[in-house]
Amino acid sequence: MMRTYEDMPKIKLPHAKDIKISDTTIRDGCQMPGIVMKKNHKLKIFEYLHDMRIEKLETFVYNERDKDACRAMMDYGYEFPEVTGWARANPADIDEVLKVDGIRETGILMSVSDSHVFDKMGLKSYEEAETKYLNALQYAVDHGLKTRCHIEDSSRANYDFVYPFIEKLIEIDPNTIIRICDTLGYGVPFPDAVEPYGIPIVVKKLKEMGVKHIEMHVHDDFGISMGNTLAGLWYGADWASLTFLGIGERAGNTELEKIVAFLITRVEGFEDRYSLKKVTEFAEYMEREIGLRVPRNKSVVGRNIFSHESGIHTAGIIKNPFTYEPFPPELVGGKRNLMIGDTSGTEVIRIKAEETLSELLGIKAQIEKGDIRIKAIHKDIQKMYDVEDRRSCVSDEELKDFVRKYYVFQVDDEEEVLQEEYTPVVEKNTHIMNPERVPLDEVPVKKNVSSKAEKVAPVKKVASKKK
Ligand SMILES: CC(=O)SCCNC(=O)CCNC(=O)[C@H](O)C(C)(C)COP(=O)(O)OP(=O)(O)OC[C@H]1O[C@@H](n2cnc3c(N)ncnc32)[C@H](O)[C@@H]1OP(=O)(O)O
Ligand SMILES: O=C(O)CCC(=O)C(=O)O
Repeated sequence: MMRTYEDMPKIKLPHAKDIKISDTTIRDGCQMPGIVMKKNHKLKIFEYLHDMRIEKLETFVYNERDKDACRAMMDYGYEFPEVTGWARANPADIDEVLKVDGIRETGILMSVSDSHVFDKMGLKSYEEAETKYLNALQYAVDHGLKTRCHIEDSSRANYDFVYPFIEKLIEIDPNTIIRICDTLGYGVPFPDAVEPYGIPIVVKKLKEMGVKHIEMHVHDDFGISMGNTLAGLWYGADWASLTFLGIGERAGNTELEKIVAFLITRVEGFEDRYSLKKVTEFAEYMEREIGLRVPRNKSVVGRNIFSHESGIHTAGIIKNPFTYEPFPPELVGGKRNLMIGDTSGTEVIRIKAEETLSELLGIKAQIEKGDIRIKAIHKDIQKMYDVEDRRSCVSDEELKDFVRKYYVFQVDDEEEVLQEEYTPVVEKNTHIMNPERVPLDEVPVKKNVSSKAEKVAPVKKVASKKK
């Protein structure tokens, strides 16, 4: 049986225990036009990453603002995320990293595609590029830094150049991390796709060459960055470079929260490695303080991902949330939300009306699934969507009005108010304004209602009242 999250078989990711995460929200994320992170923002993000138990992050150190934030992060004294630097392939950039006490590792940008080597950098040959990059790596190693070689635009590069070049990199630093940069998102996750695009084949070949550490840094220009990152991890990469909410250049990077959610819910051995408890709060922080807009249907953190409206879904969710939720909301600090809208059926109306009635009466009310008043409310709601240009769901206030209309009566000592069981009494105004909305054929309505004393009471089993 597969009826709970625990019942689901986990994916056995080869080398799962070696996989680690390197965050680049503060580096690549900051490159996104319109994003400006002040020191306090970077520190807050650092804290959230710590809460998530992310192993590493990278940051620029080009100016005093960056350096200051970097030092402040290290002042927390946290074991993780380790704060690492970023440099272009030249000694001057590496010197900037070395100026920040406490940084023990740096990434080095090594651009390898033809347009990058010959156009962007104006170099004359692959050999010239290779020499520049090998020298930069040697310089970092000589100065005691751990290194990452960022093989920029490698999914659009000539592998007759790239593979022999990487061989030379690992000769200089056998422990260096080779970061495969799918800079324009050209990579594909298909097992038989060849270089430069085929992520599985490139990763497998690097492993065969003796590369110890491989990192995936994937952009989302074609919307398949998740697939490419996971393909890299599946075939032997041990690091994933990610940004929170996928912020970054153009279409952004692979989302940190998506990879973490995938690993901890779907992959064997990751249950307690990372935490997503504060990730919803983190997303709200980014919206509020950094000015991002998180789409409501965004995986893991979108405000709609545990909101359910349609009849079949809500009826399933009410019985067992596993039917239509990929993981429990608590996992990400989220909240389930049952909504009533144009695609809702009666079960969600029943359950919400029950809650509303309980709240109105201050007791635990119960409404049966077949209750004709629920059908009446459903009909009223359908009419609302028939005749009005309405997009929003039914609000709590509107539902309260419906519940009052069908379940609550007004007491008037001078008049006969109720005559029979289940007789709803509509408030005067509602009745006058919407006579056709009261399903007179199905639900008997007492017309002669005074608007005097207003009290609420359940109509179930209410005795006749005499003058
Ligand atoms: C794909 C990526 O995300 S790469 C990271 C992109 N991020 C950033 O650029 C943000 C940080 N950048 C900066 O602060 C600045 O660009 C700096 C400090 C790095 C350099 O500033 P400037 O010296 O004014 O150079 P500018 O920004 O105009 O141009 C970039 C330079 O980097 C060089 N460059 C590009 N790739 C590399 C590389 N792999 N190794 C060495 N130099 C490189 C370019 O050739 C260009 O130099 P050139 O004009 O002499 O040809
Ligand atoms: O530092 C890197 O990861 C390389 C530059 C980059 O961000 C990329 O290739 O997308």
